[in-house]
Amino acid sequence: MSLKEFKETSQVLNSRTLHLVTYLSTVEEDRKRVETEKASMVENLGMYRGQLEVSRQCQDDAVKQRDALANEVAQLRMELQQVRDDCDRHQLQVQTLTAEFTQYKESTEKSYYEWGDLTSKNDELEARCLSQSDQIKTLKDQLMTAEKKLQMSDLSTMERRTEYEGQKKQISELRTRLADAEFKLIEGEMLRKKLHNENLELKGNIRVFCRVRPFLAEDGSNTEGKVISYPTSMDALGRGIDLVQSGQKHSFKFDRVFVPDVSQEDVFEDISQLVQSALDGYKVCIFAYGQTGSGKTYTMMGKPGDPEQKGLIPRTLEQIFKTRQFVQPQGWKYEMQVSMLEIYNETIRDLLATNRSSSDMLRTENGTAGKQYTIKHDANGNSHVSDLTIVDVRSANEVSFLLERPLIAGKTQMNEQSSRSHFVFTLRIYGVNESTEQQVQGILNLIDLAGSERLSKSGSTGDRLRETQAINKSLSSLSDVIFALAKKEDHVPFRNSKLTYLLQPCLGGDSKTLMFVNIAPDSSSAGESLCSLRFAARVNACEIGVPRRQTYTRPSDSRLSYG
Ligand SMILES: Nc1ncnc2c1ncn2[C@@H]1O[C@H](COP(=O)(O)OP(=O)(O)OP(=O)(O)O)[C@@H](O)[C@H]1O
Repeated sequence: MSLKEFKETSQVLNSRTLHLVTYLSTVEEDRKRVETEKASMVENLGMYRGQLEVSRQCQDDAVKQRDALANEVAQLRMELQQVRDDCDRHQLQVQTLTAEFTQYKESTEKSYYEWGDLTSKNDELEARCLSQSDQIKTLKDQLMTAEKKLQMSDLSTMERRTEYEGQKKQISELRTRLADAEFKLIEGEMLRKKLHNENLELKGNIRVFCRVRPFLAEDGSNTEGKVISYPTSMDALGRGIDLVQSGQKHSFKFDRVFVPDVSQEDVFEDISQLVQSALDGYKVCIFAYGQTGSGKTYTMMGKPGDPEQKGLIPRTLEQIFKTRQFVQPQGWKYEMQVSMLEIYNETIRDLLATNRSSSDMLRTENGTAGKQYTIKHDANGNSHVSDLTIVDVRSANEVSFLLERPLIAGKTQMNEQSSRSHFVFTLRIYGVNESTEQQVQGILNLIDLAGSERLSKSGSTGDRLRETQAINKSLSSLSDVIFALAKKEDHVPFRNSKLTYLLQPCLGGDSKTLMFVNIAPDSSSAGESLCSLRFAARVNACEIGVPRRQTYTRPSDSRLSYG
């Protein structure tokens, strides 16, 4: 190292030493100041510690005070809640009491008014009581008087009672005698009917029932009383009819006269015995005679669709099938067959034929094709029509169905011509008793004849005239037959018309025959009614023979056939 450098370095070191000495003195001053500050701070720390201790004590006191206050607050809250609860309860009590008070107030007001009312009523009652006491007094006096009178009248009642008992005894005796007499009368009536029937059977005449239909709207304003009346004398009651025509009264008597309001059921009741006879093996024939619109169809068929107004044909069938079931336990078995025909312009039409048409009738009339429908009589005196459809029937319903068939088949034509044709319904009954081997063969003919009006009344021309002439021919043949029978002539002209030839077994001999003569009540029909009644009277007087029952004992393997 050079001196220069040495010097420069020594100068730097000297300045640094100087600087260090200065710095050391500064540090010494700082240390002294810090020492002083530290002493002061130690002094302050002691003071602060004292203060901290005091404030700690204060804080403890404050905590204690706070806890005490918190307890106090909790206590107060509880008390407050209790007070609130009490307050609510009191409020409720107050509300209840207020409501009760209002109620009491209202009822008190009401009671007050009622009380007022009751007071006035009480006053009234007291007044009434007073007046009634007076009345009671008066009544007591009257009662006394009445009791005295009663004692007197008791005596006379005793006398009357004895008298009454005597009369009661007499009445009871009379009642017994009356009942006896009534019983005898009924017995007598039954005997009379029986004898009458026997008498008729012995006489063998056709029975005639007359039925007068009610007035209809289309009869106009004529009244029944003007032309028809019914005698009320004992012997003609229910059997007589008087008709006034041109100022002259004509009286008739038949087996029965049905006035207009007699029901279908009551009419049937009178013929049900006759129907029964067919099951016993008799030939039964019921026919309705009368002018057009007099009620023949109504009597025989009734009004379709109205059970109360069912006519004789449906009722008869119902009864026959009912009886058939009833006698089954006694060993009777029946087979039945139905046929239905119509005689129109002296031509027979088969009403049960299937595929029946108007052309069928024409072909038959010409005899070129179709069926012949020839009437024949067998050895038993039964009528048979060749080619006629015969249907086996097992119930009234099956027959009802068959009865409806012609109506459905040829509605227009049939209805137009029905009043100008004779309708013949035939039920053949074959019965056999399995236990007694007895057989019966009955026939039931139910006939609705064509309208019986005369040519002058019908006013017909053309086809209608031919129809009327044909009807007249068959009906006049019927009357010719009847009159020949009545006069017991050797020759009875049954063959003069198809109708009489078909009915020959019924008219000529051993059948039970009933004729209904139907009468229209209006005065414009009086002429026709008189003709019908006259004809019916002659029929009634006509003797045709004694009805004969057709019974046989069954040969070992036979079954009756109807030809
Ligand atoms: N007893 C009765 N009760 C109530 N109505 C009746 C009675 N008799 C007949 N009539 C009514 O009188 C009308 C004529 O009767 P219905 O057709 O039976 O006469 P009809 O003699 O058969 O005539 P047609 O010869 O034209 O066949 C019908 O409307 C029928 O309902």
